[in-house]
Amino acid sequence: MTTTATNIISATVIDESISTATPLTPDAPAPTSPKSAQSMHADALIIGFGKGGKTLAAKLGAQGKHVIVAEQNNQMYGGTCINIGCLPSKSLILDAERAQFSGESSDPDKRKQAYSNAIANKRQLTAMLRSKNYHKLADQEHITVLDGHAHFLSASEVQVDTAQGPVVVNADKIFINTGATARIPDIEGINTTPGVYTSTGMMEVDEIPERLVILGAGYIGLEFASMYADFGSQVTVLQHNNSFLPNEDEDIRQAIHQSLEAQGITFITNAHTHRVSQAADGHGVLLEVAVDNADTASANTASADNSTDNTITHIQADAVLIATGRVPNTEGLDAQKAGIALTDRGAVQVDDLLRTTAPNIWALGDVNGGPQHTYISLDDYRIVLSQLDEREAPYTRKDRKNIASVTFLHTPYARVGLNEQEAIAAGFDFEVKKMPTAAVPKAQVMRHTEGMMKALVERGTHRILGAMLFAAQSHEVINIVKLAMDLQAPATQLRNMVFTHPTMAEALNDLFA
Ligand SMILES: Cc1cc2nc3c(=O)[nH]c(=O)nc-3n(C[C@H](O)[C@H](O)[C@H](O)COP(=O)(O)OP(=O)(O)OC[C@H]3O[C@@H](n4cnc5c(N)ncnc54)[C@H](O)[C@@H]3O)c2cc1C
Ligand SMILES: NC(=O)c1ccc[n+]([C@@H]2O[C@H](COP(=O)([O-])OP(=O)(O)OC[C@H]3O[C@@H](n4cnc5c(N)ncnc54)[C@H](O)[C@@H]3O)[C@@H](O)[C@H]2O)c1
Repeated sequence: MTTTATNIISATVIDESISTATPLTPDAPAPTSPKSAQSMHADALIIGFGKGGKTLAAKLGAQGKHVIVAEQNNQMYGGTCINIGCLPSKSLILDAERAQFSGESSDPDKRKQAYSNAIANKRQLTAMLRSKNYHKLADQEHITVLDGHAHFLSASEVQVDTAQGPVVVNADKIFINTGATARIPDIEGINTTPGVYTSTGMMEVDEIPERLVILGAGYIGLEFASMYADFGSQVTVLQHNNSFLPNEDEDIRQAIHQSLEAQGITFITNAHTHRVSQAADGHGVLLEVAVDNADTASANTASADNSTDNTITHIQADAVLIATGRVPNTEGLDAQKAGIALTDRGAVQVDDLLRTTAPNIWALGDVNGGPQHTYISLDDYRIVLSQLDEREAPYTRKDRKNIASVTFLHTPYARVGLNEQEAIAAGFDFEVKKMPTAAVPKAQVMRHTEGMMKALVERGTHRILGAMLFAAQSHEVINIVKLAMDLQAPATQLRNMVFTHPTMAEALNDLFA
């Protein structure tokens, strides 16, 4: 298999960056030189070009404040989401669904083509967004973008190591928005075997892996499993413990598991990968996996050689994706020089206003150890801005409520609020409402009838306690439920609401009936 991208060895070295082989678009910026010499002053220094930070930079710059944004990688303007996270992965997921729907995925030649087209589409999209993001800040009169790794010298001084030499920035206020990086488990050979990737490297591989093994059944693991299965790859997911979607109700968990298995994905739980190495026949990667549960080990794994009935299994794959969590980017930040405390898990320690333990320094987004979603980083921006605006009662993390989440599977799973097991534990008296997705006319029109919908409504008050939508378009529909919950609208509001037709949203009439 050929790649134009880094495998994990260099991906680790360049800190989750996309490949330097990825060309800049014609209008994308060349690396900038600092607009002044060795030392600069700023009203606000933002370290990292992530969602919360770039939104804050644009806001402060528009207010006439002098803002410096330091970004260590000129292929990451705009941050993780647009370059190596949400948007490239959702572009690929969409193209995979189209390939599956059109039947291209079933034909080896056509799926190769569909996949390499999808990678090209993704590159075009990210290059366009990167360039737009860069210009949105760099073209503002009061904003300077410095290309270089930033690290603290003191609580008010940060050194940015640019290609033209170090620049020391003295800033009145500093905002850390450095994101997170894939966590690489301690497995023999994992850093040196070609064909082992993080999500960043994986999305740069031009040729479809016919056999893909994924370590981790979390967000990235499941989204990529579903995507590659839609492209026609044989996918095996190795989860190191016995839990599959441990925070979900049993009926939802089963429905999702069955759906992913129906896509042809094999799950092996209690699977401890001991070693990865180059396969002896030169084709891909060989994984040595110890499986605690003999039943799961004997599952029908793609290219798995269950040579003995003991717990050691060898699996050969064209590519291995590591999706075992992401750790906050605090290494190399020299946070201690500024008196910034870190948590046990290496995140920047913050209070509900996102203030660090050092004065006038805040941390936004993945780096502060909160939930890792782009919309959380954006909401962190709102928390910080409410303090800079000097509102009497700033917006805090405690005010944040009813945060929805989505796993973008072939049939997306969206959830807001409590599930059944949590509502019982919290002592609520509630009614469970359920319906199959197939009952929704629009699902029939789309020929995407898989899944189920579930909601919890408090008896007496009709308060909506939560909703779990495993259905086409649920990533959109869930936001209506969230709004109703935020506004404390009773379930009857959704039951009686006049929706347009035919839409997936109108299912809420029936779900809350
Ligand atoms: C494959 C994948 C799919 C995802 N899908 C979704 C999704 O569908 N929906 C969703 O909501 N979330 C998704 N996420 C999570 C989401 O991308 C992140 O939560 C979000 O982008 C984090 O943004 P941030 O503001 O914390 O910082 P980031 O966007 O991560 O930006 C941090 C920036 O800081 C730079 N940096 C780091 N250290 C330094 C330093 N010392 N000096 C200078 N610069 C530095 C980095 O290069 C980077 O550009 C996904 C993540 C991945 C990996
Ligand atoms: N749709 C979205 O909002 C979205 C999509 C993708 C990523 N993300 C964000 O990115 C973050 C990182 O995603 P992720 O999937 O890497 O992390 P995750 O925390 O969601 O899942 C990691 C999984 O890997 C398992 N694991 C850990 N070590 C293992 C090992 N050695 N072998 C096998 N399994 C192992 C864990 O038990 C867990 O199930 C998530 O926290 C998520 O918030 C969000």
